[in-house]
Amino acid sequence: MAKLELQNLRKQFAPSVVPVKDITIEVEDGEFLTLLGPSGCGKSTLLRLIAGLEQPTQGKVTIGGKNVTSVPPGKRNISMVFQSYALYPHMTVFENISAALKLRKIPREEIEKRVNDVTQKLGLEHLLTRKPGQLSGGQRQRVALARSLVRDPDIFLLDEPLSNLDALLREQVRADLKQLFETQNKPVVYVTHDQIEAMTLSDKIAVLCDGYLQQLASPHEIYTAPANKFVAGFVGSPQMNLITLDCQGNHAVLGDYKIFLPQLKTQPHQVILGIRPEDISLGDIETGETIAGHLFLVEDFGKEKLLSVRVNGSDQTLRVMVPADRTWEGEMITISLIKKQLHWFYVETGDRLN
Ligand SMILES: Nc1ncnc2c1ncn2[C@@H]1O[C@H](COP(=O)(O)OP(=O)(O)OP(=O)(O)O)[C@@H](O)[C@H]1O
Repeated sequence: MAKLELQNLRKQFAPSVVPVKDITIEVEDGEFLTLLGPSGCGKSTLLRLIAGLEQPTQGKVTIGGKNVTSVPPGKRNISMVFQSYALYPHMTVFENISAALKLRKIPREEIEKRVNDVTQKLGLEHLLTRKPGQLSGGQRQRVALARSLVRDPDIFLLDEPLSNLDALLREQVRADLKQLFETQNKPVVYVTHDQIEAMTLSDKIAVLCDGYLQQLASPHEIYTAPANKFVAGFVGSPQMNLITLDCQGNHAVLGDYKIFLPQLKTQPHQVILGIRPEDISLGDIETGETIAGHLFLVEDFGKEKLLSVRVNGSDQTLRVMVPADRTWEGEMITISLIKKQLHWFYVETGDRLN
């Protein structure tokens, strides 16, 4: 049992540099948590606090119920995989993978068994006598993963392990990672700014911005019910349409059209409407808010087309994703916003309205 608990963690480097602000998160055994956010939002600092490479200014780190906040990194039984692989260049693959076990004076037979098991899982068994300089980027990252897995730590920490790989390799190693960690019954904390990695690998995602935890939820919930405007705009590609509208009574006004607002005790003067491009259809549909507009740009993605439409009576643009074989006539088109996929946010705070 090695449940990881972060309680009100804060890290301040200087009066105006506070990359981790009051973060509370729990990661259960076997749970895969991803820290997702833009560059500089504090992901790596939070990971380093868990590893013990940084000391928190405030708050507590607990592993398996034990407070480890002031325990040095070497005594936490944590394994960390870095984006830079951090392999020893003069050692063979076998020596790199087994180095930590040798230090722990584990018998040679046991070391060989563990290295064989893990290298088979990762398809590295034919590379054991090579040195890191004789490996490709993807193979080096697999060696770094093997070194982490073979140690049997209480917790796995991974800091952007795929970011040095090209797009194709990223996909392959991502699938390997998913399979590997599905069979591990340990907490995993994974840092990335790549939302596809976060969505495909995680049980839970913690979205961070400017040191604050914006939302902690399953990938599905983050996508379908973003807690605020930041999460709505950060997760999803192409990005969710987010437009600021004036309110009139229980409606929001979009050009020549009025869209029903959710019922609230006090109506705001303005709101932000969010809708994903794939949640807008071409033409009239019964379950949609139908509006007309001027189609002024078509971007071809191969499988789909992304249309940019200026709404009649306004200068607001909505982007609409349609299947590549969908056709239309002329530049004046009708689109429908699927009612149950509308998201509403407060202008002042960015928080979700309902
Ligand atoms: N040792 C340090 N001393 C002072 N400031 C630091 C230190 N480490 C990190 N920072 C600052 O803290 C902020 C967050 O950095 P961090 O590396 O945690 O972000 P990140 O989300 O991991 O970014 P990236 O995706 O670019 O790696 C940055 O502004 C960074 O400059």
